[in-house]
Amino acid sequence: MSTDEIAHEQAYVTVLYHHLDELRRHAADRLADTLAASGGTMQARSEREASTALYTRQIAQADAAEAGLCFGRLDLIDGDHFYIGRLGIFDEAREPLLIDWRAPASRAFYLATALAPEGVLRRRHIRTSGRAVTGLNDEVLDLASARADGLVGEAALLAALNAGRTGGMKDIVETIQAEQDRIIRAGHDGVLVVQGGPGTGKTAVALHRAAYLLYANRSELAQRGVLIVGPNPTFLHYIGEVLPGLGETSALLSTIGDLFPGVRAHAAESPLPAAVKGRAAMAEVIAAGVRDRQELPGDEPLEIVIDDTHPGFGYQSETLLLDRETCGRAREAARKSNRLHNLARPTFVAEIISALARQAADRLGADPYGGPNLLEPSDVADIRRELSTDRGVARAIESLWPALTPQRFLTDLYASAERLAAAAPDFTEEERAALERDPGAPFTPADVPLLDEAAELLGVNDRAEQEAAERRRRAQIAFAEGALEIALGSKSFEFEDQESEVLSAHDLVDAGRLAARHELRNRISVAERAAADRTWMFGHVIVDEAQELSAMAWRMLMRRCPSRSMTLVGDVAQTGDAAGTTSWDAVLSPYVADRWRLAHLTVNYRTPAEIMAVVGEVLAGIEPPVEAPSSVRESGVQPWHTPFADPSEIAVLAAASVPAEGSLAVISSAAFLPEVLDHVAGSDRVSVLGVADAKGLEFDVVLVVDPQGILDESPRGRSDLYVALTRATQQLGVLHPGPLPKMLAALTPLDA
Ligand SMILES: Nc1ncnc2c1ncn2[C@@H]1O[C@H](COP(=O)(O)OP(=O)(O)OP(=O)(O)O)[C@@H](O)[C@H]1O
Repeated sequence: MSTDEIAHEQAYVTVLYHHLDELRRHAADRLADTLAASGGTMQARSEREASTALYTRQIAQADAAEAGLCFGRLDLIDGDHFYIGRLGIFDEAREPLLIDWRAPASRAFYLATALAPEGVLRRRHIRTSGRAVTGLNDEVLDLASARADGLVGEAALLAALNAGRTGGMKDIVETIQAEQDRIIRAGHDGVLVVQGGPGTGKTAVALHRAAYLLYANRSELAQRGVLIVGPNPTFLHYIGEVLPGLGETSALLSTIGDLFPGVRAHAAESPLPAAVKGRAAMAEVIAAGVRDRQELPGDEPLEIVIDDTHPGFGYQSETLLLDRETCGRAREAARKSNRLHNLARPTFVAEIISALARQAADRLGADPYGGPNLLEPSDVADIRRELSTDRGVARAIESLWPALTPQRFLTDLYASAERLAAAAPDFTEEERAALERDPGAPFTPADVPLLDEAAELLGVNDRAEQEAAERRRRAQIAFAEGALEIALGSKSFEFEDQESEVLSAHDLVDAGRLAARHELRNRISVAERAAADRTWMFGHVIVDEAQELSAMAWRMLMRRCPSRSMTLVGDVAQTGDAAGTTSWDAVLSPYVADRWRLAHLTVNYRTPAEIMAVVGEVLAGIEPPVEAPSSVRESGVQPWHTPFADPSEIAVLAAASVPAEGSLAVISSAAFLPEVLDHVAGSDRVSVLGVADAKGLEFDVVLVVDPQGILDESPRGRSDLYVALTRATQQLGVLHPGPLPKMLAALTPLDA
């Protein structure tokens, strides 16, 4: 590439950065003005909040666009040309200088091929380092250069794919491929399922789709937010920077285990309980379990000893009785109210207190000579009042119709074989035993959809919590406004440690800093409000590794998304969770019948051809049959295997396998995981993981320990092994304590 060409592009890119600086400065000034204003009507305040959100977002977007601001140029057949980058930039005359990658005009950059050039003569990838242009890759779209595989921007793509992995995922805006682009920009109505093998960019596509949808439908989606569900916290950490890196902060990332406010359910679970808890039939079990908590006394009436602290009872202790019939009437009245359990409880309580008050009045006011009751109505009212504060009465009501949180309900259910038998009469003994658990045990991800289901039936009054969150939000804004006023009036100031997440002590505040703080706070507030509110309904829901979700998890997610505007990405050949699915139709038909669309991703950008060749046998045995994706590149290294006799050998092999640049993962069966953890020291570049935690991740070099163990440990062992073997971008080694499983026979022995 001529240095003239580079110099020419450099001049243009420099102008773009100049405009970016202007944009940022402008937004920071406006933000400072907005924050400096205070008071006014409610409307003025809420307009200020909206402007604050707008300017802070603009600043965040400008910051996010700094690296790789402009990465492409298209020269059209008609002689025009334009530049493509991370955001849209216009000159003073509103002429575009840089076109946002999400804008319709940019599509040709991703779609044009020699066979379908879409009016494009040349596609140029512009490489930059900081603000300097370091290289150009040109593709002339003439038929002589047509590729059979339809890949676009090959040089730039391969450069991106061959780069060492750092432990976090990177965005792919510079090299999105045509089949991916079609999915990213698909309309957001209804459910879109994206099925694709390992490394086909499902996660990348899901995240870019979130950014695209928020760009194209901001007014509709930003307020409701977009929920992105991933398989585990490590994975969320891995993808955590992609959206902020694209200047997007309105998405909430969560695992299923974190979707119930106030519960962080990350405890491990074995396959049988996970499978049982995930079944659709658990909805009936929870419903039956809730009804079962609306109890009646047995044949013997319940004795309630009223203590001697009540004036209405003449400071005498008194024993009242609650029989089955009385309680039955109260229960009927409460059930007839058609309210949820906790909300119907006051009806039950009122009925019981009335019955007890009548009984007490009959006794206390009885005329020894058989005349009418001697008590005045006001005496009876006193008795009612005293009964409703009596501890014995409260205990009796608690045993008959307890106020229940979802957590307590589920804990009680798991703790009692009798309750389980009553709630799940159709389950086998073994299935019910799988649900039994000590009251102190922590919740697992499979419990969360059950907690959510219980919350639906118990009727949790979380209004107080929501109001508190809103008050906190307003207080923070008021505080930040006050902070800026002080900052504008004095050079520096210190804070006590109150509100330390807004401004920490010894902060020197300037508008830019405050903007960043605000951005953080705004981001927290969208995420915080959605995360703290179980009944929040999202504008769009994206599920990664969607094959792992159970029927009960789908029920929960569908409640979070009544519009059914969803993108589900996954691979039914990689299902590891015992409650997960191997059929998209089975998952979706209860909610949308056959009204969902299926898209395929077919090209593997991660795993080299050499590795895909040896895992073919593993994939071939997985039901339902899916086609292996084709690998974009070869690494030139054969995947190998070697037996080991002692776990210390794993450490030696791991040490020898760490790449000069990039990452290594040792992925082990559960049986060997503790020993591997003992022997192999984890670090920034070396990870030791079980298969479930490796889901969705990738590393330059991967060692898989004990493949037979992985196969045997789960009913979906074959899929687990497939996942483990397809995590590497460069090299794969397999270490086996016993014989090598036959399906891995194509591996090369290490010594050979
Ligand atoms: N168009 C692209 N340009 C550059 N890199 C890409 C592109 N598409 C995918 N990749 C890279 O390929 C790798 C695999 O992508 P990703 O993790 O999204 O695949 P996946 O389908 O989710 O895989 P798995 O099913 O194994 O979890 C990532 O490093 C991603 O950045």
